[in-house]
Amino acid sequence: MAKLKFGTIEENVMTRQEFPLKKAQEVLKDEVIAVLGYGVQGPGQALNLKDNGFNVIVGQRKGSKTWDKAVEDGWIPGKTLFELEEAAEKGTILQYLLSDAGQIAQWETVKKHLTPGKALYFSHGFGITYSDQTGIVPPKDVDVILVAPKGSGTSLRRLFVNGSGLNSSYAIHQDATGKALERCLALGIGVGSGYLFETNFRKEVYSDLTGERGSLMGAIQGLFAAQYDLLRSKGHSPSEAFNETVEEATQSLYPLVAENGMDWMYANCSTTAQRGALDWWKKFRDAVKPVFEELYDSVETGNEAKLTITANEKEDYRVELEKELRELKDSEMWQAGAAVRKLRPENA
Ligand SMILES: NC(=O)C1=CN([C@@H]2O[C@H](COP(=O)(O)OP(=O)(O)OC[C@H]3O[C@@H](n4cnc5c(N)ncnc54)[C@H](O)[C@@H]3O)[C@@H](O)[C@H]2O)C=CC1
Ligand SMILES: CC(=O)[C@](C)(O)C(=O)O
Ligand SMILES: [Mg+2]
Ligand SMILES: [Mg+2]
Repeated sequence: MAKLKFGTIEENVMTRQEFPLKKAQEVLKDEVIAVLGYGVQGPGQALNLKDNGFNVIVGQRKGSKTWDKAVEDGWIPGKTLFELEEAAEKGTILQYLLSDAGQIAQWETVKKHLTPGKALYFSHGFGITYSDQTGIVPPKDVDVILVAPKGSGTSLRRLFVNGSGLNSSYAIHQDATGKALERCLALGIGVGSGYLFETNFRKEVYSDLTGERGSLMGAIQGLFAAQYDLLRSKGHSPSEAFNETVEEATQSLYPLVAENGMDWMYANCSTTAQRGALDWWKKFRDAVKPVFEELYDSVETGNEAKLTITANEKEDYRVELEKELRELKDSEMWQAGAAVRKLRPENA
C-alpha cells in the first residue's frame, strides 16, 4: 500500500494505480454482488459497478418508487432486479444499502441468507457500531467489510461518469475467508472511489455523523442562516444578503478552495478581505468549538443513533421529513436562492 504524507502524518492508502480495475475484476470474477436498496447510494454504486464490468444484481421492494427507478435505470426484473430476499439469496456479496433504519427492519431476512463464505458490505459503520441498538450482529463465518464513499451517491455517479472519483474509507470488521481485505478493496475500486483510506467501523460512523451534522450540512446551514438574517435585519436586500452569504461562496470561492486550498482562495481575494478573514477566523472557530464538543459527545454516547432510529421508526417519518425540508426551501434565504439561480446566465 502506498505510504503518503497527509500534513505531518503518514498514512497507508490504496490508489487506483496500486489496485487497478483489472485486478479488482479478477478478485471478484466469481462473485455475484447484490446491491440491497436503491435509494441514493444504491444507484450510484450499482451502476458504477455494472459499468466497471462486475456481475451485479439489485434487490428492492417491489411496488416501491425506487423499484420503478431501478427499472428506468435498466435493471431487468427477474434477471438483474429482484425482491430484497431473493437478491440476498442469490448474492455472494451483499451490499447492505438500505437506509440505516431499513437495515434494522430487514436484518432477520438478510441474516438468513448470510451463509458461510459470503460477505456483508456496508457503506456506514452505523449498524455494527451501535449493534446494541440495531441488533445487527453478523454470523462469524462471513466477511464483514465497509466502503464508505465520502459524499452523496449522486456525486459518486456523476464523478464516475466524468471520469473522476469520490474518495472512500474502507474497513474490515470480520475476516472469515482470509480474503476480506482484497474483496473490500476490489469493491472500493469497483464502485468508483478516488483513493481509499483505512478506518474502522467505529471511527467511520463517529466522523461521518459529526461531519454531516457539522461543517458539511448542519453547521453550514446554521452559519449561512445567521449571516443572512443579520444582513436582512440591517436593511440589506435579499439579493445582497444571498449573494454575500451563499452564491459567492459556492460559485466563486469554494471552487478555489477545492482547487488549491484556503490560502489560495484568500490570495485571490483583496488584501482588505484577506486582512479581515485572517483576523476573524479564529474567533469563529472558538465560538463553535463547544458546539462541536457537544456534537461529538452525542455521537459517541450513541445518542445521535438513538435519535435517528426513533425518528425513522415513525410511520409518518418521510412525510415529516419532507415538511422540514420544505420549511428550509420556503425560507426567505432559499427562496432568494432559487431566484438567484434562475438568473445565472446559463439558466436564463
Ligand atoms: N445518501 C448517501 O449518499 C450516503 C449514504 N451512506 C450510507 O449508505 C446507506 C444507504 O443510504 P441511502 O442510500 O441514503 O439510503 P436511502 O434512505 O436512500 O434508502 C435506501 C433504500 O432503503 C429502502 N428501505 C428503507 N427502509 C426500508 C425497509 N424498512 N424495508 C425495505 N427497504 C427499505 C428504500 O426503499 C431505499 O431503496 C446508509 O448506511 C447510509 O448511511 C453513506 C454515504 C453517503
Ligand atoms: C453524503 C454523506 O456522506 C453523508 C452526508 O454522510 C450521508 O448522506 O449520510
Ligand atoms: Mg458521509
Ligand atoms: Mg452519513
